[in-house]
Amino acid sequence: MTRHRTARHRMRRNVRRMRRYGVQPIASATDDLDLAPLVVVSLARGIWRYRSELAPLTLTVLCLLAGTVLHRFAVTWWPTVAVLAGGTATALALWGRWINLTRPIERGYAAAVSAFAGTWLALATAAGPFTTPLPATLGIGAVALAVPWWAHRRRRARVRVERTLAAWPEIAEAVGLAGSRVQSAVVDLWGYRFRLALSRGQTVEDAVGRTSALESALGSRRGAVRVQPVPTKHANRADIRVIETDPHANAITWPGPSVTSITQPVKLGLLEDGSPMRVPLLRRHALFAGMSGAGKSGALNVLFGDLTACRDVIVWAVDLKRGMELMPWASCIDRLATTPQEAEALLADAVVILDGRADDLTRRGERVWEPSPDRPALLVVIDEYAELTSEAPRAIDHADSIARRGRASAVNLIAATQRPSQHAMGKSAVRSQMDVRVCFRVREARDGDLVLGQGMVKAGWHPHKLDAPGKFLVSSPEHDIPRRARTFLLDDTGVRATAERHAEVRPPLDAVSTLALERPEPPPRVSAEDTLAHALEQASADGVGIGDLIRATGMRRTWVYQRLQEGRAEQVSRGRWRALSETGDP
Ligand SMILES: Nc1ncnc2c1ncn2[C@@H]1O[C@H](COP(=O)(O)OP(=O)(O)OP(=O)(O)O)[C@@H](O)[C@H]1O
Repeated sequence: MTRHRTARHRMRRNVRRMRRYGVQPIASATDDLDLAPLVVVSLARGIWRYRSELAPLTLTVLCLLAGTVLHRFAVTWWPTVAVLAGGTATALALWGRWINLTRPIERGYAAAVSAFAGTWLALATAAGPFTTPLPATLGIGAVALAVPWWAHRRRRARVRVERTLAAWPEIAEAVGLAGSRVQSAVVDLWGYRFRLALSRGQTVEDAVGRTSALESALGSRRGAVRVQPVPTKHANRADIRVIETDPHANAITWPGPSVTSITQPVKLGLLEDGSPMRVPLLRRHALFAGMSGAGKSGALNVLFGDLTACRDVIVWAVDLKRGMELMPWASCIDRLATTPQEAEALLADAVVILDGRADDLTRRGERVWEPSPDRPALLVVIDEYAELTSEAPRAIDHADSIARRGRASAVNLIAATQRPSQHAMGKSAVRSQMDVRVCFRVREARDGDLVLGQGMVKAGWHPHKLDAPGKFLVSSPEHDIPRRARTFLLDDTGVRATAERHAEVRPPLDAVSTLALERPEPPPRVSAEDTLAHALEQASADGVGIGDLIRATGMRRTWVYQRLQEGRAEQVSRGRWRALSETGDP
């Protein structure tokens, strides 16, 4: 009686399961005769679930069946079967990459299986599959070839991922992304990634906000899941990446210079999929920021390793830690400032070069300075920018000029700082002019916005979660998706050897820049504000034209209009202005 009740209970449970999976029981669930379809369904489900593990058995059975049919109905076809088998094996070995057999060993295995199966089939077609020793050969061959299949790491990973993602509807519901669907999944060396089609009204930001929940639901370790918008900018798609083996777990040794010209993007390190993180620096200002010990100096070393290999860039540097960080590169640095006074003079000279180059471009009728060994770009690297702000505040004005006007003349800034707050960067526009933001670990989430720009943390840029020195995110026109990378590591010995090697290929300063520096001392610098005020005061009763004011100050139209509207000038007629008298009367 009890046994009967237990069987019934089990059967009801199975029926409930079947309903959950959408399988309708054929007859009354309480009828013991219905156990047969249940068994069939369970068996089918088991076979389907373990189809990958059972693949060698399936192939063996198929060979036996095919051998039987061919021997019975097409015994003369055995040469054709043999030729087809040889062709397939060769094609797999040569072009297996096209069907995702990326490694040579995988292509070799696929070719071996197809050669063995094909040869056996040809023999079975000719002699019959059960003729000795064909059955034994098939059995032994199948077992021998099945072992590498069962042991293959990527296959097992793929199966595990498939099984995990088969439960996506439940996972989605549990993490608050109900209705989303998995579109595709790829297993790679470091883990797997899949593309999610979000349900109506869900956003990538919603998915980013569910990162921790996803880590728990997918059974991954903490910090292993990345949620990113897709590069095609579809608002209802998100890429989820699960990192199982951290490619950044160990330091990555610098492989040597990645560029020979500043016109090529510099390779700072590797992304989490092992591909290089390249950052173009030509005509770009860059900010390297992160807390102490996050790896900024390490990144600057990699940068120096690359830049000093280029014959079309001159590097000037400011290191107010008395040269502690950058001194090892001194032989490759055209000019190194280690005191506030030197820093101010260096940046003032960079502005002189910028102006000299701008004049030269105007004379030549060209728009931008194209770097070459004869006309190199000038990169001014400033380590610990905050020190400059506090110790050489006047240098900040020069840095500001370079940041605003340096692009066309290929005079650019690279600033490293721990926290680019308004205080650390001075009152200048330098931070807003930084086109490339390289962000290492920061202390708090809001520091991420400070480095990368407002709203970036909410959009999934989480530099506060970077968990080792040298890990970074890059925001630049080419990098608008938060992808973690780790810089290469160049140790002290490497720095010394590289600096020594590259010192021999450094270009001299070009003639235009040298001439600009040699020109007699320019008259004391008059600020644009003073020039504007002077021009307005000297204006006749008809006022002075806006074009003349732009030319005189060297500033942009918007800047001039802003100053004019500050109340110290009045408009005489359309586009013509003059100064207000002290009383405010014309
Ligand atoms: N890519 C990297 N891989 C492995 N270790 C690294 C990497 N970058 C830096 N480190 C380690 O982290 C330590 C601190 O790095 P680094 O001096 O570059 O930090 P920092 O941001 O410049 O700090 P600070 O602002 O205090 O100067 C280094 O001693 C180095 O051993």
